Amino acid sequence: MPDLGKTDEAPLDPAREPGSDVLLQMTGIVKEFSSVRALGGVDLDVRPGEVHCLLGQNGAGKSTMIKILSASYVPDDGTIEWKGEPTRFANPMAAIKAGIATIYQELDLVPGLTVAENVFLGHEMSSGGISRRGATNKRVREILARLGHGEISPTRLVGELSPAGQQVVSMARALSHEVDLLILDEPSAVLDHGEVDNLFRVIRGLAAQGVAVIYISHRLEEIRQIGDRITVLKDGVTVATGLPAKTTPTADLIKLMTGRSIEYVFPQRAEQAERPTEGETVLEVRDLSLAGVFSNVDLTVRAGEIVGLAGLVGSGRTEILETIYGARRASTGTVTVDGKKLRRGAVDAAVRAGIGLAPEERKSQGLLLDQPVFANISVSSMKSFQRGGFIQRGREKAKARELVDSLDVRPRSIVQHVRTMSGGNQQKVVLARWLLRGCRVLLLDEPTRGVDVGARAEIYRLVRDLADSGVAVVVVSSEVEEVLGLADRVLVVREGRVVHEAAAAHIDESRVLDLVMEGTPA
Ligand SMILES: Nc1ncnc2c1ncn2[C@@H]1O[C@H](COP(=O)(O)OP(=O)(O)OP(=O)(O)O)[C@@H](O)[C@H]1O
Repeated sequence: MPDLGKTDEAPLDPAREPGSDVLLQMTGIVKEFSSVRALGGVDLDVRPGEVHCLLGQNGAGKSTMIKILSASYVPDDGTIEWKGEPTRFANPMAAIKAGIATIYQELDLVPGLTVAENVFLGHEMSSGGISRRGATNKRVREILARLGHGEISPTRLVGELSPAGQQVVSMARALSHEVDLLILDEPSAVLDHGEVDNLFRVIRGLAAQGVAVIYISHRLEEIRQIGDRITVLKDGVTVATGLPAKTTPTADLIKLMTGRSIEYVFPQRAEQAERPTEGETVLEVRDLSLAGVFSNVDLTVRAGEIVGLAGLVGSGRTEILETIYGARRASTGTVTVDGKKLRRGAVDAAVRAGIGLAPEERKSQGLLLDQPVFANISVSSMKSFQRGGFIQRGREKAKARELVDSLDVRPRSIVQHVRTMSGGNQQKVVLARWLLRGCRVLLLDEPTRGVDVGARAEIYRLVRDLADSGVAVVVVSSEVEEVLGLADRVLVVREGRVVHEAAAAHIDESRVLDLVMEGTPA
């Protein structure tokens, strides 16, 4: 079992030859939640030193599977062999002690504690009952340095760190134990390009030391980059296992995951070229600044147009959307919708003018977790379902059903309570709410984070359809491919300034990446 604090720095790209012996074998795993069969017979084998990718649509059962592995859930049936022995971990601590570390989508850190306190939470270093703060900080510093983040101070409060920084702390916590298997559930969702590179460097280093990694992501290009083998889940069942990550064709993976072929993930350019591009100006932003965050932003969006903002986390892209929406009060500048100037810092005025914002933090900002799907979708459009003092429930539910079908929300139920749905499906529900609301200007912040490839194609199509119906759309995304594939025009935001603007058809991915990253340390 490697001790990560003591080993030398691993090479950047070690030639990995995962062994053929089996570290973990899960066979016929079944898990039911009252009426829902989340897993109906899942198999998985993981070898030491390999990066094993788990693929599947939203709701396929990936998170349930790893919760069983980390002993948060007890399976109803099936066997788990760990290092050749049939095993049932009594509780999550037993799994951790056996060498299984899990980093969930929702990080379970305590914001009010320091980095070091979080890393050693539950297994504090002490001698004779006295906590050894100096030794703890030293050890935490070593682990953070190994993770490429020596700049994070062990004494800093975790709540003050960025999402990427918090993820590093979670990783440090996982590695503060001796670990044979590291499970990462969509780790890249909160990360920028450079940060993903760093994460991959760390993963390769660990794999080179014999640590096995289970890696969950909806981004297929990442799976190619980092994965050795792939297991695909569909509707709670393993449909393929042991596929080579580097060479299995994307079309095959998509077919396995969704049961269908998806020819075009993005709306086709040819169709876009036929669209009128000379619609009237809907949104006009002039010289907009937010002191200390961004300055002098000019942005014009016509009816039927999709404008993409590409930039790193912290570049100011999210704050630009929030300021247009009035959730932040601009220090200078104007926002005009259909020729009408909006009051600064007034969300009500923005909403009345027809601006809608689908925020990045969808879960914390607005899901009614103990309400059914249809109520979550219609909540911002109730006026349109009221007639003579009555709510037209039939129409409300029919609209919700239409969106649930077209976004492929699983389960296909409009009465399911949102709390019990998988992360990606919850996101689809919030997006459906905004798609229903019928805005003049739709501001979308990371619209496909955590959403599977099939649903992405649907979301892109719906956004394009909305634009075609005359809506002005602004999209923020960390994924340059998404910005280029979806938008007509791209603005690159760096350190609070728009540094470049181009038609999406006239700029390529590597140029946008260069512009986004310029001046950022490698
Ligand atoms: N506590 C629960 N109660 C009821 N149903 C649940 C519960 N947890 C999960 N499910 C259901 O089990 C199924 C599998 O969910 P799971 O979270 O494992 O999917 P996933 O593959 O991780 O999806 P995503 O990519 O969206 O994160 C879903 O249909 C979900 O609604």
